Amino acid sequence: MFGCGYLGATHAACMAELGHHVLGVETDAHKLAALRSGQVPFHEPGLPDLLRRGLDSGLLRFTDDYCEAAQFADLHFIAVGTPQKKGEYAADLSHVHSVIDRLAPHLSGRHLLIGKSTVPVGTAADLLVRANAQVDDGHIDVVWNPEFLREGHAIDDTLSPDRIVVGGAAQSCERVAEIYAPILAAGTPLLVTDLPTAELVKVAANSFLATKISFINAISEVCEAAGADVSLLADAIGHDGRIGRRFLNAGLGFGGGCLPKDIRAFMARAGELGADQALTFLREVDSINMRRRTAMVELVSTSCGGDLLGANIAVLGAAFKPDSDDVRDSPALNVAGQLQLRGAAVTVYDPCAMANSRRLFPTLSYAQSVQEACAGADAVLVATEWSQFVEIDPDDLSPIVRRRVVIDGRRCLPGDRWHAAGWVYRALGGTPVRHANTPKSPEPPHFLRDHDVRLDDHVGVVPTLA
Ligand SMILES: NC(=O)c1ccc[n+]([C@@H]2O[C@H](COP(=O)([O-])OP(=O)(O)OC[C@H]3O[C@@H](n4cnc5c(N)ncnc54)[C@H](O)[C@@H]3O)[C@@H](O)[C@H]2O)c1
Ligand SMILES: O=c1ccn([C@@H]2O[C@H](COP(=O)(O)OP(=O)(O)O[C@H]3O[C@H](CO)[C@@H](O)[C@H](O)[C@H]3O)[C@@H](O)[C@H]2O)c(=O)[nH]1
Repeated sequence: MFGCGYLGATHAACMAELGHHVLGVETDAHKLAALRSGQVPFHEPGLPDLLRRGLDSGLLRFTDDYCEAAQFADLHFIAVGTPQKKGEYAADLSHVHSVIDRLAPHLSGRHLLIGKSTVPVGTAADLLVRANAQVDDGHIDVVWNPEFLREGHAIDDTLSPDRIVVGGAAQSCERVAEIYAPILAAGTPLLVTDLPTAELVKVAANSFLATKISFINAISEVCEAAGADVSLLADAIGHDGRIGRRFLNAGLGFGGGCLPKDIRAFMARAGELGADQALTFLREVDSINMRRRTAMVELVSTSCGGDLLGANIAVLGAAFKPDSDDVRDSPALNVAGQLQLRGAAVTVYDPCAMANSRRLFPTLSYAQSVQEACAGADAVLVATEWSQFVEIDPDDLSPIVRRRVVIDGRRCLPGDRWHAAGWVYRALGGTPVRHANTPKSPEPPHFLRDHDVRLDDHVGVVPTLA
């Protein structure tokens, strides 16, 4: 397994769980040392137990030695990163190329490279040529076996996936199917395709998911303008089996190490293939998504009377989603950074992502707890829907904040409850309906403008922005 990050370490441990002998190859010395000693160098529920089980059984080991890897196996998974190139939309394939260039010269006999990284269509065919050009004696085949796991659910998604896709020559695909035999025996569908189809399945799936999120966020903008509630709307359209409720949660939009860079790399590759017109809608998907972040900054600013200078803002959440410590392209940290640039004093708290956040945004202030982050706050922004934030009792925060204003960046809080506790509750996309018998809130903080709508201004559906 080449590359032992979020994908590779999970896949390595899961393959050992299936009974295979696995050697993880990782070039980052800190990650390698951690994995060797049974520590997972990132947060993924359930993975530490699986890793230790693999190490204890002797089925799983880790190295940085390519020579050892070449001798150890004839099946080689590629799980290294394919980040966005600096200043471009295209994917940076240098890590994938470095695996081939370091491995192929050590190989002899027949070997199979199994690509799991997300790559632009056409990459596998190029790698086939690149790898075989470096082998003296033997043949290397390449198949693509895209991965669909979600961080936070990585083990279940690997051991009980919705489907397994393998693209390439029939005989090589059969060898991959053998690896997954116990999973396939449990009823998981197997789809065997050609190489370009397998590569495209992955980016098409992520593009669809990103489109679904941006669709609901675009509708959310209209809901705000019309005084409607996007969460109720999503429930209502989601009942249609053709639409489905999943991935229709409006809010701060998508981030992370996959959806944003994958839709951009897809657009770049389509352009290279002369099919750029086909994906112009993804530009809009991207820009709707980025607009959520600026709209959130505006909502916080409005909630602080239109001027962030000198305001204390607590940002709860830094990871791009709950149950992960991943802060790559995190909407929460992006908004925190923008608020700080606008003159606010921003204090961030996240249950898991503090170390990664400090590395990426060293100039923000960080707290050790929700209470510490919220002390003296003029507004509390919930930017990642960790369950511990969803369950906050507003009465616990009321005595310590400067102003009782909560902004629900993920439409995940019980707005009625916050309102009943005397807080001004606001969210992008219309404020969720409250019951007619909800008690009236006290006077709003003096800096709220007259036209800002409060929960007790209406019974029923209420917009958040005038
Ligand atoms: N993270 C996910 O949930 C997920 C899910 C599906 C697909 N993917 C795709 O999988 C790939 C990996 O993503 P990730 O999130 O695990 O990235 P990551 O950055 O967490 O992990 C990549 C690892 O590869 C290591 N590496 C780089 N060059 C190497 C080399 N030459 N030899 C050995 N190790 C090397 C890095 O040190 C790093 O630990 C990407 O293409 C991504 O799009 C990720
Ligand atoms: O209704 C929703 C659902 C998600 N999100 C956001 O979208 C982002 C991505 O979420 P999710 O897809 O759950 O996380 P990832 O772990 O990045 O997984 C995606 O990216 C992986 C890497 O390619 C794929 O393997 C997965 O199938 C695909 O879901 C996060 O910021 C979420 O907060 C929303 O805003 N609204």
